[in-house]
Amino acid sequence: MKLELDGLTKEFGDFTAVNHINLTMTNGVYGLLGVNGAGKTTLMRMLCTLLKPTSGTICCNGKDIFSMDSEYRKLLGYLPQDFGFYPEFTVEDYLLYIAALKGIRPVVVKKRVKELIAKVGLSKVAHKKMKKLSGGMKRRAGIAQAMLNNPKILILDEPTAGLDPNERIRFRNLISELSEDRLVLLSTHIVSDIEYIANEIWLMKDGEILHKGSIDELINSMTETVWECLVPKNRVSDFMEKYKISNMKSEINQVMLRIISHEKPVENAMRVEASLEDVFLYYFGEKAGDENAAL
Ligand SMILES: Nc1ncnc2c1ncn2[C@@H]1O[C@H](COP(=O)(O)OP(=O)(O)OP(=O)(O)O)[C@@H](O)[C@H]1O
Repeated sequence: MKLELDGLTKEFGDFTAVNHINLTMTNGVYGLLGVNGAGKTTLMRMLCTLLKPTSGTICCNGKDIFSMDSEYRKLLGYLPQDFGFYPEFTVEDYLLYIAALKGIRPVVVKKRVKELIAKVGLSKVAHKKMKKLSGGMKRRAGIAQAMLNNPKILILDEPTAGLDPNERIRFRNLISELSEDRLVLLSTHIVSDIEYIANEIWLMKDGEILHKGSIDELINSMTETVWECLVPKNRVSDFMEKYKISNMKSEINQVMLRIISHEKPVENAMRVEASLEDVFLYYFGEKAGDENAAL
């Protein structure tokens, strides 16, 4: 399976939400990482043929996906950010209903639904109403509906939104399992969701892919260094004004700061290995002293 994006652009009026993206994907897990409003959903909706690009093309194994039409959609599974889950339906009925909407052959549907319910770990609640499920369980039901047609391309838009840490781990394991022999693209703004499962990570900002690569490649793309240092509590705000702080840990009377900076921020600072969290902050973070800084 090969998806190629060539000059892909989406404009809404005079605003460019996705700006001339060129990318190639084959089987494996791709993590699309970016802050809110980066253009992730717009990009994914184009990949699902729900939105027409203003310019540029998306080809699947060499064919334009918009001219492939239903032939392409047969290959595709999609979990939108806000998926409708029919609260009064049981998990099983919900999946049977979506399978009918997708036109999956009735003779294979029951078996497929049962297999998928087991795969996403919902067998015990198969006959519970969707509204009674936890957030994580609903997401897993959402993934099951995206998998009904055994898609070769699986697109998941912020699938971990609102999940607790246990559910996130469970979810990561599920995605790894599902990614065998298919192309999975998932978007998130939470680094740990993709840190261990994505073969390639794309950093998206203002409609553009700033950088792409493995974790090591992204770490190597940083031109600044990560430092750790203990500073007195009353000096923390000075450091926040001056540097990008990727972590803070309070100790008695002092605070351990993790700082991203070209220069050694203070005499006692120790150079440490960068993580993907640091990369995220390096590309997307602001200093408290920057205009409009979120910190
Ligand atoms: N239909 C639309 N009309 C006008 N602007 C839009 C439309 N859809 C999206 N946008 C704008 O395009 C930009 C990118 O939105 P998009 O939803 O793709 O971002 P995102 O990275 O998915 O963000 P989030 O994580 O918040 O969903 C935003 O500024 C948004 O307001």
